[in-house]
Amino acid sequence: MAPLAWRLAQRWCPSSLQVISFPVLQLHLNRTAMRASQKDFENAMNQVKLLKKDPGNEVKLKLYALYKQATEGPCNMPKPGVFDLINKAKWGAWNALGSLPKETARQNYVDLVSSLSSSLESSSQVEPGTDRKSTGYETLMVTSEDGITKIMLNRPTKKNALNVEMYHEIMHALKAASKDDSAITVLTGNGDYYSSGNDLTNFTDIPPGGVEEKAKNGAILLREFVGCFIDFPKPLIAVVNGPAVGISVTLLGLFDAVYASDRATFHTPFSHLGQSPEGCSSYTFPKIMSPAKATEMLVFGKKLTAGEACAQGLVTEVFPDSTFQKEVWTRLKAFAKLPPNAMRISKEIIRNREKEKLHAVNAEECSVLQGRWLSDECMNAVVSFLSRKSKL
Ligand SMILES: CCCC/C=C/CC(=O)SCCNC(=O)CCNC(=O)[C@H](O)C(C)(C)COP(=O)(O)OP(=O)(O)OC[C@H]1O[C@@H](n2cnc3c(N)ncnc32)[C@H](O)[C@@H]1OP(=O)(O)O
Repeated sequence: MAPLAWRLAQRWCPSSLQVISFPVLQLHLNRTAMRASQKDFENAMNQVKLLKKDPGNEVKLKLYALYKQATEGPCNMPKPGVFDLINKAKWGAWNALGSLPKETARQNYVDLVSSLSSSLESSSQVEPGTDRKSTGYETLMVTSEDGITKIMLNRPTKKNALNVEMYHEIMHALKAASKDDSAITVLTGNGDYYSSGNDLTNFTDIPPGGVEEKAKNGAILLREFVGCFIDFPKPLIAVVNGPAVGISVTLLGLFDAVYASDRATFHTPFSHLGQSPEGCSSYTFPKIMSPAKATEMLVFGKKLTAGEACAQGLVTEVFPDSTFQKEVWTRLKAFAKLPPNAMRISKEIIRNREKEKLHAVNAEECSVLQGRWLSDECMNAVVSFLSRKSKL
């Protein structure tokens, strides 16, 4: 039994070990496990020196900590004094890795460097004023053309489920789009789904601090992620090409327009998953569609068709799937020709007085979810999905 699978089993379904298909869960976990060789590690160390942009102090601390853990094991330095700020930060980062095995630290170091190389290269490829295609992302396709930056979720074989890397890449792409010369930004999905929501395997990679630390990190990530949507300064449009689940639905309340194919459905099965609403939907949905209709979706998990979502104000307009892409993109190209500063300022005046409230709602939702992720209701639902026992 792999230690992670064992920990999951013990914590997630303490009283019903016999009903979980461990071989299936373990197979799933093993499939995602990778090992970096010493050579990969050395290559990554060389790559760090070649980075064209400073990745920032937080990332440098992570790199330092992973390097030390990979080469020396758990932190063996005495804690520096209060005024030794730099060494204290380094010590803190290393010490936080606890007893993380050397091989895992080596793998994490290699992964982090590889994600840095791609994301920093992609932003440095951006030439203002020229159309471009960013190939630096692992989980997205980002293009900028005709005044439109298109961020396409690109894990079609996983129904565009949002894994941790995708959360980070979307934040990166949104930050880049907020500064580029496009007039509007579009989020859409590749393949038959818009997105199946949070990737439930995000719950399997348990850090040394256990599930509590995992839940805390998840809440921090979610808060930052949703914050990027709240603060996005240009018109942000969702082109919902197919079914949308979970967080990909709740976020729609923060978009400026939502165009949907008539194949799309909108499903927020939070109670089924032992979870609670996020993406500011506990505030935006009752305002958009009335508290009772929001309750049907967010509490009872009622799945809406595109037509129903449009009637309730969550979707701006629905198009037949056969003409969806053509009609929507023609319309978006016309919008993108409007004066960008006027659009920005008009968005600001529509949205700004709500911003503070939205950030407060976001913080509260993340804190409630952090607790839900530790509940048996949630853990059982995730184990059940991973062991192929249930789907929505
Ligand atoms: C840190 C921030 C956290 C924010 C929290 C957000 C809350 C949410 O978003 S809650 C919503 C979570 N999503 C789900 O519960 C959906 C789970 N998926 C399904 O029920 C089904 O996959 C589906 C109904 C979406 C599609 O069913 P279908 O039969 O058409 O396709 P599958 O064979 O099931 O899927 C293909 C492939 O994709 C994998 N997959 C799909 N969705 C997810 C997901 N959300 N997480 C992880 N993996 C997903 C699925 O396992 C299949 O993978 P394999 O081909 O490897 O078996």
